[in-house]
Amino acid sequence: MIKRGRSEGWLIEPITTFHTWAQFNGARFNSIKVGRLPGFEHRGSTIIATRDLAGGSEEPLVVVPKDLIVSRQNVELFAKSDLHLKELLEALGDFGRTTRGAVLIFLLMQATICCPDIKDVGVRNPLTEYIKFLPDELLPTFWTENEQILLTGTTLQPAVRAKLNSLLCEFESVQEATGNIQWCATHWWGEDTGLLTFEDWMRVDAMYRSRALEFPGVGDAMVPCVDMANHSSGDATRALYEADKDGNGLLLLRENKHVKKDEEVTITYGDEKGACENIFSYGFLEDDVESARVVFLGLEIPDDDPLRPAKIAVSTVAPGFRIFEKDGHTQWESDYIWLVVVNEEDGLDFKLRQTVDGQREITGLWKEYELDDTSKLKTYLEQDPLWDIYKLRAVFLLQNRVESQLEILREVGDPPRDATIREGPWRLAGRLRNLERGLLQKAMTDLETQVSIPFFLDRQAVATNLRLLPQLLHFNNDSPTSVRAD
Ligand SMILES: C[S@@+](CC[C@H](N)C(=O)[O-])C[C@H]1O[C@@H](n2cnc3c(N)ncnc32)[C@H](O)[C@@H]1O
Repeated sequence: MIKRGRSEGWLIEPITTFHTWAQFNGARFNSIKVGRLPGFEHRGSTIIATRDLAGGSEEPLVVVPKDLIVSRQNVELFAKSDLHLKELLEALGDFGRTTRGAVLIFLLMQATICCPDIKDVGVRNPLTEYIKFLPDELLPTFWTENEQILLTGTTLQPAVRAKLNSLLCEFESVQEATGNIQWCATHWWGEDTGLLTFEDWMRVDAMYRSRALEFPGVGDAMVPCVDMANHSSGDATRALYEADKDGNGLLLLRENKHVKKDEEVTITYGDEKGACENIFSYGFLEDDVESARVVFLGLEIPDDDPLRPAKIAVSTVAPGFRIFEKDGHTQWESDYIWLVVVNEEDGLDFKLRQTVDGQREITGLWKEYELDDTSKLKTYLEQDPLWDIYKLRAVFLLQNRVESQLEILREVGDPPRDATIREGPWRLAGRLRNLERGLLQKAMTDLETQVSIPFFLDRQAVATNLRLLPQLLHFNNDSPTSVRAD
């Protein structure tokens, strides 16, 4: 539906009319305009100064009335006067009460209202036009299969796959939940008359993902006008957003910043975000990015671990670890890895118990402590006399995992671009591979400094047979105290 609306012209407005829409709906612009910046058209529209601006002496550059903010609370307010929206939200149950569920459905509803083939559904509101100004972002969920193959060896590849799977699940649940609503059955899902496809769900997800920000007092929301600001990080960030005492959205020039006429007024989308997350959520990387900054790698519990199914069943944390840069070095963190490296002989145990509704539930135990939350395990292990051993096991596991990721990146190399691949995805994938390779190599060097293996142990044997490690080390009663895992 959205693609058709764009091509037939009923779901698209030129950005040149944005100011009129914003002003008509109560937004105020002070010495800025929204449009394309000559020479930087690939960044889409942006906020541009219409005169020299001096931080510290300017009124807010943008004021957005609070009722224009696309938040869960406002979607619920709109639903009070739009019975079709209300029945959608009710049909979605818990998902409709989340910000993401409410906003995505609201956006779909606005597209539905705009569709000339659909009559008497929904109630027009100021935001019905807003969706027409939102560009179709080329996020990696829209990359072709060949383009996604370029991500092999990067942490973006599993992230995109997982996202597509979860989008499909969401889409199917929305379809199931709304299938009995008569107008949905006809206009959304009908075999001949239905207009919605999975691609529409992907498109509203991309709008939300690339524009949502955490808005003070409201939580995640899309703030029209402020969401026209492009990103720049560090010292280059010119503006920030906040709420005034009434909850209206404000775009403010930073105190010490000056912006010349015709220059961009940028905000930050989060300087701490890594390269993978930037491409995932926004579809770009700043030109001067020199580090992947952070990577998340998945960890598998070995197939020969007899506790594998139980460990997987009780885990309450993400199955992997983060490597991140800090003060010129890499560090790592993981709540999951501790579940992987301890075993029955160490003190890990599992119990089956009956719940009040007669179901059987598995619980993990570390010695006498119940593991209802996997993140507690590290705290218990830290107090254990064998803590150094557990850290050593964890570091070996990390070294193996990082090395195998580097091996995949080496195998992938730098594939040439063929005619089926667009330049944007090709460039981004190449940059990401290089950045993540660099960070992982650095991590290998830093991990090496975190282990010191007693001379009588063969390194490979230690790495491949982690479960033997405590016995071997205690045989010599010489635990490797130089292990550092921070
Ligand atoms: C919140 S929107 C900003 C407004 C957007 N440019 C538009 O046309 O509506 C975020 C999107 O803007 C683009 N963008 C923002 N900052 C950028 C930058 N520094 N370089 C390239 N693209 C950028 C990306 O496509 C991103 O997904």
